[in-house]
Amino acid sequence: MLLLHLKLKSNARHPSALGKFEEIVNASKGKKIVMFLDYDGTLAPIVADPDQAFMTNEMREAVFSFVKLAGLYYAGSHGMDIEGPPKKRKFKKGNQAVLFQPASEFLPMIDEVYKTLLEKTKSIPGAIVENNKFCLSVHFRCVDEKRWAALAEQVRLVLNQYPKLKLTQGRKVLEIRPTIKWDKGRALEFLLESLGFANSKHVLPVYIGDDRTDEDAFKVLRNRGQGFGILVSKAPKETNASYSLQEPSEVKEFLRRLVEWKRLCLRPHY
Ligand SMILES: O=P(O)(O)OC[C@H]1O[C@H](O[C@H]2O[C@H](CO)[C@@H](O)[C@H](O)[C@H]2O)[C@H](O)[C@@H](O)[C@@H]1O
Repeated sequence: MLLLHLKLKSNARHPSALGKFEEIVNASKGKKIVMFLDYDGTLAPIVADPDQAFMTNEMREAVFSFVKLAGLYYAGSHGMDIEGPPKKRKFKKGNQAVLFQPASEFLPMIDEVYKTLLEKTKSIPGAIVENNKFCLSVHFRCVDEKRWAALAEQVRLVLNQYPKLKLTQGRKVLEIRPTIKWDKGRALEFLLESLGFANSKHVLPVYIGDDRTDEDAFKVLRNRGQGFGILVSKAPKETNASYSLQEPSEVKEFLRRLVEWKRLCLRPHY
């Protein structure tokens, strides 16, 4: 009963982006929609093996139909690894141009911690250590729940030696990253500035994400009063997003509907 009540309350505050589709497209009339998309849990369903987290072909098509810029902008490692389309002639085809990497000085330290964590966690069945370049992820989705505390303790012991790195938690994952003032919100602002969209009344930024780290980006949009965030979650949560979608299949449906709506708007009316 309490759960149902919470769910109703949360849905009222963060209604479904599909249910409120008309409201969203009305807000975007005469504006260019600029879409920022998280990957795991947003475009690709959550799976046990992080190396097997792929988008479906339908999702890939839906995302592709959005790419109207010179190419795709990519911000990995919680926004600490920002790359954009290659500049003409300067880079070979297929190579991305590095736009901003605020934590590059941490690379040797992160590599060192990666090797130590591989060694220290190898005796815990199911633990996976992923090197995301500027951030390390220690996955415990496949670890027996009884050993979660032991794994977290191992990670904490290693990190005690590295005060310049901090530990946060995501969806069944411990994340290790530099203690710099940079997050997905700052990366979003950086991209809006770099693309010349920051103060434009003709641009509607939309950010879709599922995890705690995406809250920084939702907050930025809310504080700027420009665009809005969409949280991907089945469960009610405290969030700075304005709307919600339940799972990646709903994200795909939402993207498809937006593209279709734009196509109909641009169609000549006789
Ligand atoms: O904050 P993000 O940028 O979304 O990154 C968070 C982590 O996402 C990925 O892990 C999650 O998805 C995996 C594949 O579905 C799943 O196995 C895991 O349990 C989830 O936490 C990514 O693999 C991690 O490196 C990121 O830290």
